[in-house]
Amino acid sequence: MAATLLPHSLSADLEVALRWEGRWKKIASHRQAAGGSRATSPIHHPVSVLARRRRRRRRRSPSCEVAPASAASSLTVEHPNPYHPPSSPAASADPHPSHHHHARHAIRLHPSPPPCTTAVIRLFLFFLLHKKEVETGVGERRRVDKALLPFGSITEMMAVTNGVIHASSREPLFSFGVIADVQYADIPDGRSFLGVPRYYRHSISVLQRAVSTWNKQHNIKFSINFGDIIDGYCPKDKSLWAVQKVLDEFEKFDGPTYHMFGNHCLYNLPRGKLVSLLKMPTDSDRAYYDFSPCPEYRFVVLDAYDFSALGWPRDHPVTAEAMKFLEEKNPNSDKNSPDGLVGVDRRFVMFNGGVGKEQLSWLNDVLQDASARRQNVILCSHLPMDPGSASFAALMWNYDEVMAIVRQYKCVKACFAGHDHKGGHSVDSHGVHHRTLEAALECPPGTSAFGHIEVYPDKLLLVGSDKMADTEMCFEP
Ligand SMILES: Nc1ccn([C@@H]2O[C@H](COP(=O)(O)OP(=O)(O)OC[C@H](O)CO)[C@@H](O)[C@H]2O)c(=O)n1
Repeated sequence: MAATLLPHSLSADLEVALRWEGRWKKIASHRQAAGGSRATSPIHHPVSVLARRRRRRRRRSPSCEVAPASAASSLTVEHPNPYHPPSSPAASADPHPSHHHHARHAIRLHPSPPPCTTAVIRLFLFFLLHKKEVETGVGERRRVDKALLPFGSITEMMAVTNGVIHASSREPLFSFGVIADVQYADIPDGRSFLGVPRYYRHSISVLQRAVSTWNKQHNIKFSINFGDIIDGYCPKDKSLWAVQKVLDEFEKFDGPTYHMFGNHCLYNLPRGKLVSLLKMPTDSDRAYYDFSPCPEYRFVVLDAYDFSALGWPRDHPVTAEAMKFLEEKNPNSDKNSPDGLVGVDRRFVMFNGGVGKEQLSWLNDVLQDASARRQNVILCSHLPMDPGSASFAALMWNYDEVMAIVRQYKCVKACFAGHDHKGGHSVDSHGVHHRTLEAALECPPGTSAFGHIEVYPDKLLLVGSDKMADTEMCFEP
């Protein structure tokens, strides 16, 4: 066809494009033969179905709703850590604290595009090949080059062929799975201190549903587990077994999972042991790290218990310093009790913690670097960092210090957390979103709380399962 009239390099490009169309068809028919669904292929997936699904999702999605903060009730208990008495051995040092994380990669649905290199070539292809009108997935229709459709939806195609067009792309750059507070234990159902039912055995079924849903979606690049992998009521001699059981479920996910510490992890196991068990991608025994799944985004995972009275050996200087800090801030003999503390001061309880000085300085360096690279940053922490997004009693001790650093830059777009099981969402005075994720532990049998977040250049879209609310988080790119 027209390709014969083109200069050699252009016809070669055209040939590659056409060959890719054939190749995709082959992949699709192999999939079909293997019992896979032909509908998942970008060739055969009716774009309008995607559009309908997206419209439905959008209708369910509350647009940037701000949840009011609610204060926790004042309650006391006999001992700061009732799960394990003070006589239980303190955290022991781990001789092999950390290992590099070997990330497995998500199964990619679409083959990589051919090496079309110049805009001129694409322009030729655009005019030479047949045009077809398609929906972009957000209600608009465009006439597009039929030969390039095999590379994915129109917006994906635009994204791979022109970096600039990314800015207006309506397909996510990538998506990732989220789940918080699994708090698994092989014990009968119980209740929280405030009387909310907790389903210790069922929580692992929530995780199983999360993993199989993410795998079926084919486009979830990685997942983030927001801490409290097992519950403090898990018998101490079963802690390792329980953590491994939960990790085995995460292993079934077709991608890497990034973990962080929660208070319940630290009730059961020493920090060093956890860093290696959770395969945190650090080369020391630090439990904070960052990673960048694409050039436009950077994720920062904080250790919210770096400065805390939990997880460090009893004779460790941090334990002494944290106890002194609590002594000054909380007059109750039971340091887990926020009784008598007012407003955000209710956060000064033993089941919370803070980010230490070294970590603060590391955070500053990462944000500086991210700003220089013009990356959007997503902060992840077990503890919430905005009073509008959680109960005051669930906040990080020094969330104000962390946010003071964040506000020196414009790169942080959202902070995600767990810990406050009912969940919440707020947008702070600097336009940063704070989303506290609903807990898997508090899902009655048959219900779920997990989700995935679609990442765009100018927004994040949390698509949640039943108890996890959909949330659209828009920001200045
Ligand atoms: N008002 C309270 C709340 C809790 N405690 C005791 O503190 C320990 C940890 O509480 P727990 O509810 O198990 O912690 P989670 O991480 O699951 O949940 C987060 C918080 O509830 C934040 O909202 C436990 O021993 C409780 O009994 C307390 O004494 N007073």
